Amino acid sequence: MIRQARGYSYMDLLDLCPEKVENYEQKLKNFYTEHIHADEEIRYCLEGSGYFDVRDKADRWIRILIKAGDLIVLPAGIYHRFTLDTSNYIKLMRLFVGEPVWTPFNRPQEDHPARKDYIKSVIEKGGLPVKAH
Ligand SMILES: CSCCC(=O)C(=O)O
Repeated sequence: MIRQARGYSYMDLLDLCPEKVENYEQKLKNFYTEHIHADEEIRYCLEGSGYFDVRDKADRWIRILIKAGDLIVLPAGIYHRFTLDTSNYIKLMRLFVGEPVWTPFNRPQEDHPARKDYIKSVIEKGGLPVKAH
């Protein structure tokens, strides 16, 4: 099972609706502000749907629809953001290796170690990151 194989020891459920989430509006705003994390972001969708936007090598947004049954793993250091879609509801399982840290670091973060490692891994895989202009 992926959880065991990858050591995802921590798990909780995030029911993204105004009744269950404190500071709902603010949280959604923060999710949609472009950021990175120091660790992988692992989400499994149980109900509803939404969009994860990630940056490609040329710094363009790629929009990823996530719906019930989908698993998404974002590498540490990748610029991303999240938004609900018109269904206005999502229930996500959050997985983490060890004690969870959800801290977002808003762009720009070019000196953040996770960002540097991510860029390095992209280059090693043969990618050519293009400078934004
Ligand atoms: C709704 S979970 C995804 C939002 C996000 O990017 C985060 O956890 O920081």
